[in-house]
Amino acid sequence: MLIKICGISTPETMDAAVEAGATHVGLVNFEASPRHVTLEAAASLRARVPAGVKVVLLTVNMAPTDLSRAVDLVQPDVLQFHGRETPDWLAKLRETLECEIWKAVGLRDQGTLERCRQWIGKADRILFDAPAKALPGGNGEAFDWQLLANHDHKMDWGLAGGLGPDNVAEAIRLTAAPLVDTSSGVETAPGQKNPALIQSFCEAVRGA
Ligand SMILES: O=C(O)c1ccccc1N[C@@H]1O[C@H](COP(=O)(O)O)[C@@H](O)[C@H]1O
Repeated sequence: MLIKICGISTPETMDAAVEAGATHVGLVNFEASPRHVTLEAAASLRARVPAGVKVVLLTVNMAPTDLSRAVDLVQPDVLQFHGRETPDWLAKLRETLECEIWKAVGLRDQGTLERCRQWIGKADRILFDAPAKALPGGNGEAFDWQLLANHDHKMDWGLAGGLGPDNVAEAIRLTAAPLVDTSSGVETAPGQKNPALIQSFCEAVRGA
C-alpha cells in the first residue's frame, strides 16, 4: 500500500513522515496554499528524503518555463498537477521528463469518472480528489467514495480528499485504493502538520 503525506513544509514534519513509513512525501508550490513552499525551500526539504521514499512536487497551472526550473531545482520523483493542465501537455512532459506524471481530478459524479479515461496513456497515475472549492485541492473535503466502489480502473490511481486517521481504513475498504494521500487530515491548523497525526494515519493505513 502506498501512502502519500502531502503539503510538508518543515524539516521536522518531513522527518516524521519518513519515519512513519510514508512511501511518498509531497511539497506544494502554489502561492495561494497555506502549504506553499518556495522552490528553494522545496529543494532543501527534498535533500532530507532518503532514497526509497518518493518526492512529489505539486503545482497548479504552472507555466512551462517555471516548471522546467522547478524540476531542475527540486528534482522530484513525481510531478503532481492539480490545475487545468491538458492531457497533451502532460503526455509531452511524460515523454521528456524522467519523473512520473500524476494528474489530480475532482470527482463529482459518474460523468467525471468516465471523462477520466482521457488520461490513460497521458499520465502515470490519476489522483481522485474532491471537487475544487476555494483551493483546487487541500480543502480537507471527502467525496462520495461509492463512485469508486468496484470501478474498473484502466490506469494506476490514488485516493485523496479529506482523508485522516479516522476515516482512511473505511475509504480503503470501500474503494480498494492502492495509494492514499492526505494533507489537511494530519494537520492541527491549515499548513501545520502534526507528527503524531502523521504516525496515526500511516498506522491506520497499514491496519486497514
Ligand atoms: O494542499 C494544498 O494546499 C493544495 C493546494 C492546491 C492543490 C492541491 C492541494 N493539496 C492536495 O489536495 C489533495 C487533498 O488534500 P486534503 O487531504 O483534502 O487536504 C492532496 O493531494 C493534497 O496534497
